[in-house]
This record gives sequence, structure tokens and C-alpha cells, in this order.
Amino acid sequence: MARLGVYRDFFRHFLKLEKSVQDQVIEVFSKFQEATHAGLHLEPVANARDPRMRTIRITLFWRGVVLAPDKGDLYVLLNVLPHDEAYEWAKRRHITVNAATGVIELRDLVTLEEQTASAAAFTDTSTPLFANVNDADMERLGIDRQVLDLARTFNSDDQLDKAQAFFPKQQHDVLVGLASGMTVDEVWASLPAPSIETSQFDPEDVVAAVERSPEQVLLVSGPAELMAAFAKPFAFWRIYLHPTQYDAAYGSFSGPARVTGGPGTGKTVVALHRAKHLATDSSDEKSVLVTTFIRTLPSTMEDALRQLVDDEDMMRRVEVRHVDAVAYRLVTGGTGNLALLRPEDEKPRWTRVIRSLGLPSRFDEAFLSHEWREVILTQDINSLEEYQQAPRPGRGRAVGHLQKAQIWDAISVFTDALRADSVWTYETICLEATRLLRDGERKPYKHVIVDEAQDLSPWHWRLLRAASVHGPNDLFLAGDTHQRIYDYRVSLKKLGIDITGRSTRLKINYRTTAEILGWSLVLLRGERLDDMNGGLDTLAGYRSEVHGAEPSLYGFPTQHAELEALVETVRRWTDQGVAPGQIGVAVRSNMLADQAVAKLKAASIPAAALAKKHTDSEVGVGTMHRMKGMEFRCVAVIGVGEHAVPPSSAITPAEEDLIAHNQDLQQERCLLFVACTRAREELAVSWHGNPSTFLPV
Ligand SMILES: Nc1ncnc2c1ncn2[C@@H]1O[C@H](COP(=O)(O)OP(=O)(O)OP(=O)(O)O)[C@@H](O)[C@H]1O
Repeated sequence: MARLGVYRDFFRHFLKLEKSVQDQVIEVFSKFQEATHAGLHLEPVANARDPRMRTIRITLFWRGVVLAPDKGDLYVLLNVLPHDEAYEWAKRRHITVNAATGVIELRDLVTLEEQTASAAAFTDTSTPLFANVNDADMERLGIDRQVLDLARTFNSDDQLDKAQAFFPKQQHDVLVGLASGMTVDEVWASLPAPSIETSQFDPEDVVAAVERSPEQVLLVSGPAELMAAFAKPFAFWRIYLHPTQYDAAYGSFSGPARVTGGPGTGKTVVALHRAKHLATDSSDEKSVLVTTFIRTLPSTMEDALRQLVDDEDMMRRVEVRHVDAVAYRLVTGGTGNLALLRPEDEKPRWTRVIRSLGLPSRFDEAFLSHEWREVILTQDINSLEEYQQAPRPGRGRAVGHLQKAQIWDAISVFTDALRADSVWTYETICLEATRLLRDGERKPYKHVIVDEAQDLSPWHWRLLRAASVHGPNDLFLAGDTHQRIYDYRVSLKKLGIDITGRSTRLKINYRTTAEILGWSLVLLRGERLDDMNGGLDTLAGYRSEVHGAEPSLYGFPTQHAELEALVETVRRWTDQGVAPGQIGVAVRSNMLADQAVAKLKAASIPAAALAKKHTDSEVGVGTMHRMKGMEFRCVAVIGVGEHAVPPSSAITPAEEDLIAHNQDLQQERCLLFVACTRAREELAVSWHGNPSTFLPV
């Protein structure tokens, strides 16, 4: 019986084929595996640079390109294209085995040769890109002679970027790493470790190379697995992890550890695999907690975890819960309810306190509420003496000794009143849960995994620290401060969470095209973002290996015209075969979300607010906050005008507090960055009136 592998890059292309062609591809390859060698109708390709190339009929018009090794029964589906293009594509390609890692590699040999010939005819005196790396090191990293000869002629990142289209993928990765300033050893460490000694690779044995290359080829064991892979082509993460992701997910750490990386680098994927790994090792129910501050994430994460873990016993060992819900449950013991202070009721309570104490007008409701959260709760201050000594980082307006005493009184009256009325806020629930844990013996969790860690507050961290047994693999954090969309800035060290030496940074973006990523990164240019550990975070080396269209940017005279254009954009995407559920519309305000839904529906396009019930067959419209943790094939970010992004209500006036002002601005930039990086293939950004000052237009 023939065995089948599917070249990973093909899955992205598969999504863009018409549904009828997709169905036919699945049909042909489901039967393929039942066929015997003799029964396979594989056509050789005349004048192919690689004699192992074949094509197979999909429809009259479409053909699949298949690699058929000289011996054995393992075939690899490489691509599906219209008839003539399929033959042309197959003719130019050549398969080799990487000399350093033994994995299979595909290159566009004809283009590579053409480029080498034209580079030879052209002399450039500027410094070569790889002047600092010698041939022996290049060879050690698996760069072969043919690739090296051309790479040696490069003097710009741009040339290297273009070579992605015809260089073998892993060799291109190595060169990108070197060009971004990584040392030879660092690049070597980022490569998958060869499964056998390099000297044992047979460069001609493509079958063995395919078997060693889960990163490049998905081997399917039967039609059911093939169908599943085609049905959920993005769900690769279940089967294959990049070695860096794998080490973070399945490694053993002597204490708290974390994974960072830009949007779409697979941090959530790593967190899920880690949950599976730790659940495999534990035996107690609910001993592994997976938690986050993003409200919509627990349910998506639980669904994704179920795709990864199909053993109910193992699932029972994992609890997936919002961090505030963890605290709530600890306080109530799982029974009874706590009366929660409604957001709109907080301000009147502060007003009453201000009036009763006759506070000066500079200590208004917003000031006191921020002082409580950002100074008192953040630093876990429990007495006036502590408060008098405490620094107030991030609080621009200075206050003296006497004023601190007034503020302390006000905050005490506020919290006492809450207690007297048996009314809780999420913060007070969290404090109470932490107190119960500290006073008691029991630690409910053995392992705690936190996703979107950048958005947790100090009191959340204290809760989680108190909820887990200190020791190996106790805490695992996944996060990215470039995507911080809430107010909290923490120093993990100060909270007793030491991740030194146990931090992994992911660099490959699996979601977004290089064009969308490059454009979105400009939104954060010049911003200094902390790394939650006393230093600054960086996105150096962060990249996407998939290319697509440049984001489109449009300004309109009126909101009416902008919404009309949204309808046209969405229609263009659905006409291209993108399912409505794979289209997202991001906005800054709930009001605009409602208007966009109404407009799309009026044009007979199924659409729903993400905040309400949104199904796979509807375009999802949501606020930028709501977009966190989501992804879509196509995203329209609308209403990015100068007054809407950032809205003045979200920015503390500079004259009131310059530090808070700058932090608010940074947070709003991050929010726009989050919204734009939800797009896999296409991004359209629009505004009416003048564009937002954040936009590079
Ligand atoms: N090793 C992998 N191979 C293929 N796809 C992957 C891999 N790892 C992650 N992905 C895919 O990349 C996309 C982004 O993954 P994920 O949501 O885990 O990233 P993230 O870093 O948490 O993103 P963000 O910070 O933007 O929320 C998902 O579609 C996921 O399936």
C-alpha cells in the first residue's frame, strides 16, 4: 500500500483553491493510499531537473505534483496547480537532503541557477552580507555550495528576502538568522537536532529524509488523518512543533519558566502542549491550571486542548479558567455567590468618600481609583506606614506626606464600605483568595500555566504564586509585552517569580504574512517595552516566512463611505472563496461594531458581533480588545481616524500626568498592533476624516 506525505507549505495554498477542487484533491488522495504502486497513475515530467517528479490528475484542468522516490512506496504531495503551471513548477524544482540536519529540502533550481549567473555578471563593491561567516561554518550549518555561491554575492537583506522564493527553506532560515546578527552557535542551537549522526545520512535516500522531516512533510497514516489535516489545515500545531517550541513545551524546568515572542509565534500552542505534557505526568484531578486574564480565551483554549488530548482522564487533570474565576471559586469554595460591584457603581462610591472627607478637588474619583490599584494593590501595601515609604512608579503627580495620609484615609473608607456592604470587586476577591491560600496549608495546583501573561496584574500573580506548590515546573508563562492591552506593568522578580535562565523566545510567526507583519511592526517603531523582568523586550529576528499582498490603506470623507467600502472589501473576500467566519472586522468602539454589523447585514452579508453569538458562517465584528487571542484569514480594521484611535477618553491628559499619558498612548498603539496582527492573509485598514496619528500614512 502506498504511503502518503503532504508537503507542509501546500496546506496554505490548498485553502485558496476553489471548494470543488479542494474536494477533488481530498478524493484523489484518499484513494491514493489504497492504490498499489502499479495502480497509481503518475505521469513523469519531461525535462524535469529532478527525475523523481510526477504529476497526478485531479480534474481535467488541475494536476497534483508528487515526489515519487526511486525506491519504496512513500509519495509526497508537493503542490496542486493548473495543468501547464503544474508541469512548469515540477520541472524547475529539485529535492535534496540537508547535509547538517538530514531533512528534506525543496529548491527552485532553475531560478537559483539563473540568479547565480546574473550575480556573476554584476560586481558590487559594498560589504557582503555574510562577510563575517567563513565557509566551514556555513557548511556546518548545512549551507550547500550552490546556495553559498549565490549568498556570498548578497549585500542586502532585501536580496536575502527575495531568495526565500527559491532557496531551500531551512538553509534560508539559517542565512536569515546569521544576517540578523545571531552567532553561528546560536543559529546551530536553533536548528532541529539531527536524529542520527550526520555521517550516516545518505544524501540520495529521500524516503529516509522525509521520515526525518516532520517540519516539512506531514506523513498521514490513512484517509481519516488526511481528511482531518485538510479539514483543519491550520491545526498543524497539534502534530508538529518547531524544536524551540518543543523544548519550551516539553522541557523540565527547575522553577518558573516562560515563553515569549511576537504575535502568532505559537505561544498559546506551546502553553497547550505544556498543559498536555504536565497532565501526562500528574495523577490528581485539576492539578494543572491553565489560566489567563483575557475573558474569551479559556473556552477557546479548552476546545483546543480537547483537540490535543483525547483522553478524558487526562483532561480531568487540567482546569482551564479565567484568573478572576479561579479567585472567585477559591473564596466561595465553589458554592454561593458574591455580590459584585458594578463598574458604573464604583465612581459614586468614590464621590461619597471624597465628600465625606472633604478632599481637595485634585484627588478626584479617577485619581483615587488609580492610586488604589496602581500603588496600594500593586505593591500589596497594608498600612499607612508602608504607604508613606512606598514609591509611586508610573504615577506622574507627586504627593507629600500629609496628602498620602489623606489618600490612605479615603481608600480605607472606600474598602471598609465595600466590606460593610458585602460588595466585592474582582480585586478584593483576588486579595481574599490569596489570603486564604497563604493562611491555609493547601495548594490547589501543582502546575500553573498562564497565557497572555503580559495582561495580569500583580495581585493576580500573587494569587497564582500562592496557589501553586513551589518547585520544578510550577509556573509557566506565555506572553508578549508588545501586545499588552491592559494597564498592568509588573516586575516578576519583585513578585517572587524568578524566570532567570528559563526563558525562551519564539521568532517565527506562523499566522501572518511577512507583508502584514512588516507593516504592523511599524506601528510600534520606537516604543520601549519592558520584558516584565527588569529589562526591555525585543522582537529582533521576528519574522514570517509566508508572503502575500501588502495591507491596503484607505481614507474616506465620511463614515457612510467607509462602511460602504467595508461591504465591498468583505464581498471581494467572500468572492475569492474566503468563508464569512474567516473574516474579522476590528473596531475601537462597541458603537462602531454595531454599525458595521448592521451595514453588512443590510448588504445581505451574514455578520455578528463577536461579543454576542458569532458562528462560523458569519463575519465576526468586534472591538480591538475582543480580537485578542483570535485569528482570521482576512481582517478589516475600520474607523482608524485621528479622533477614534486613540479615543481621548482612553488617554490621561499630559498636563494631568505625563507618565500615565505616555503609557496610555503606548497601550493604544499595542491595541492597534494586536488588531492588525490577527490577519493571516489580507489586512485592510481604513478611516474617515484624518487618519490616526498612529498610522504610517
Ligand atoms: N509549529 C507550528 N506549525 C504550524 N502552525 C503553527 C505552529 N505553531 C503555531 N502555529 C499556528 O500559528 C498560529 C498562531 O499560534 P498561537 O495563537 O499559539 O500564537 P501566539 O504566539 O499565542 O499568538 P498571539 O500572541 O498573537 O495571540 C495558530 O494558527 C497556530 O495554529
